[in-house]
Amino acid sequence: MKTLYTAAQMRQMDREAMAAPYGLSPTVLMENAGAAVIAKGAAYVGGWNRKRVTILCGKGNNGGDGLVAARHALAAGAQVYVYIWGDETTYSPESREHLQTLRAMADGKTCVLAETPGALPDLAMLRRHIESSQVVVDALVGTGFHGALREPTATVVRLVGKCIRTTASPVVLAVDMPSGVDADTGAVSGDDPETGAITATATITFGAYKRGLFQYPGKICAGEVLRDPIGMPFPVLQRTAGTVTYMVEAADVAARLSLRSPNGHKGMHGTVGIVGGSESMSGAALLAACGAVRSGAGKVCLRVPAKVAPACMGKYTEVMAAGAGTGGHFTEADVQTVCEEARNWSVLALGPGLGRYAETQAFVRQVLQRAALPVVLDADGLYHVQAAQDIFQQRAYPVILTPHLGEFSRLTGCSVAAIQADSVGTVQAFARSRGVYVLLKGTPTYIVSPTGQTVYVNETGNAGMSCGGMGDVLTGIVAAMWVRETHPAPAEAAFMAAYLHGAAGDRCVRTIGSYGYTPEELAKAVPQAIRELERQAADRYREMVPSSHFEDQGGGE
Ligand SMILES: NC(=O)C1=CN([C@@H]2O[C@H](COP(=O)(O)OP(=O)(O)OC[C@H]3O[C@@H](n4cnc5c(N)ncnc54)[C@H](OP(=O)(O)O)[C@@H]3O)[C@@H](O)[C@H]2O)[C@H](O)CC1
Ligand SMILES: [K+]
Repeated sequence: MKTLYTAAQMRQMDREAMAAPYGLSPTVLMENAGAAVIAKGAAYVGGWNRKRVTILCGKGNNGGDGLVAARHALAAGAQVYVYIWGDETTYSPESREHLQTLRAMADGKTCVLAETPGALPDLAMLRRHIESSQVVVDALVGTGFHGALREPTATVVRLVGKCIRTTASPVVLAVDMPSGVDADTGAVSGDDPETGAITATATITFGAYKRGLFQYPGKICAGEVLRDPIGMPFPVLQRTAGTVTYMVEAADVAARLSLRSPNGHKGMHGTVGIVGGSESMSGAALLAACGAVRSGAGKVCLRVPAKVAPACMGKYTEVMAAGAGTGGHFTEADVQTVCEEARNWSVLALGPGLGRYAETQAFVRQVLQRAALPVVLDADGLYHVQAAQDIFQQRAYPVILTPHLGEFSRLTGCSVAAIQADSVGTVQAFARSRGVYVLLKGTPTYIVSPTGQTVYVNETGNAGMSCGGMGDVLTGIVAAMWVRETHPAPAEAAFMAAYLHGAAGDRCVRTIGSYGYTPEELAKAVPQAIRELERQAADRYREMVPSSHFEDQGGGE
């Protein structure tokens, strides 16, 4: 997993690196940072020799990194135009030191240093320089950015954006963070990422990954993200104090998808009970059942209201579908039947297609109170508990809630915009206060446990998945992952499911098209996504074990 940090956590790491016993000097860290931009950026610019490079430097240490990068670009054969317009007395000592060195190198030809202390740079000249450059280095502002972009930086950011979109098409390398992107949330000032922040080809980030590089719209601005440890002591980079955010990667899911026991039986792979559906919506519950089957559940039982049952029977022959009660939607009268059946299930997925009938509210609440098994609560199931969230704390068995942004907004009473501005903080606070696991669907998806300390982020998936029914399939996958033979912890089951759901969607893009593939097709692609992960895990194993081992086993043919 990639560990993602906040700006405050990164600052703490900087302080630790500089303090005893390591005692690294800030000048050295800045030197390493600037050098890393040129070393890592070389692949994007096709080598620096004879390249014209515009370097925009802010007055903080991000700007200092830019000054160092200028010196390294010159050494690699580039011609540089360096812009800096802060008041030198406010620069850090290390930035001033690197500025002195660059001043001594400025010759007005290969090294043009445009210093306009306290005033906006000559925008006409800056525009000409950007338009004639093959590379722009953005060292305006990094992790120190907060609030909305202020002048004069805002004007320069807009100018860069305009030049890139209209005339020139230089490679843009962002130093640590694309300027204008909040390092903690990925937020960009204003609604338009194109004018509110630099949009980079690649971002070379220092020390550790920052969260905002992987959250929209910051993710778009960052382009490809490369990390350079810039010589920070390993124990400092390994620290995980406070909240830790992890980006889930293929290897993390592969490691938890252990091969099935060759002599296993269906009872070992869990029985998933799906309770959902109503006269107006039978498809959602069926899709959840399909998601569970395709994720390897040992048995899948589907319980729908009696009038919906004929439409569900035989749709998937492997699903044991049956009706409950007599009506077209669930009511209090069906609680007993469902709770008794649930005794034979390993997990209950409650909610898809239940409908928002007043009578169904009591059904959902009482099932949650009485059913003695883990529950995945989704869709209309979430709707019915909005005003009764103390139910979760009364339960002895864990609950995973799988809301999308709109549902989460209703559960928390926060606006969608407020959630997006601090997704991690909002999900953490909610999970802690309600004592639940939350899988907040979106781009990216967040998974948090009731302790709220560890946050998992999943970024598999694509825009083709934003259509009705995809969430229902995910509900089934979460339930099936949770009751696997290996019994993963709820948060692990949730992030495995989120990863596989997205990976299956990504497979559909490759085999069907960017969008227009159906939730059922996505569910059918889950076994292939699992297979792909198994293959990757096997390849890694082969790399680790000498080939002679496989020859001995007859595997070398
Ligand atoms: N990670 C590491 O180990 C190292 C990182 N380095 C680099 O240092 C920056 C962080 O440096 P810092 O000086 O703390 O902050 P920044 O340079 O990112 O930003 C501060 C300046 O930005 C101005 N600012 C802040 N918000 C805005 C805004 N909304 N609009 C315009 N300007 C803004 C701020 O101005 P003030 O007027 O508020 O003071 C500052 O001038 C990190 O990102 C790395 O690049 C080290 O070099 C090596 C070690
Ligand atoms: K920057």
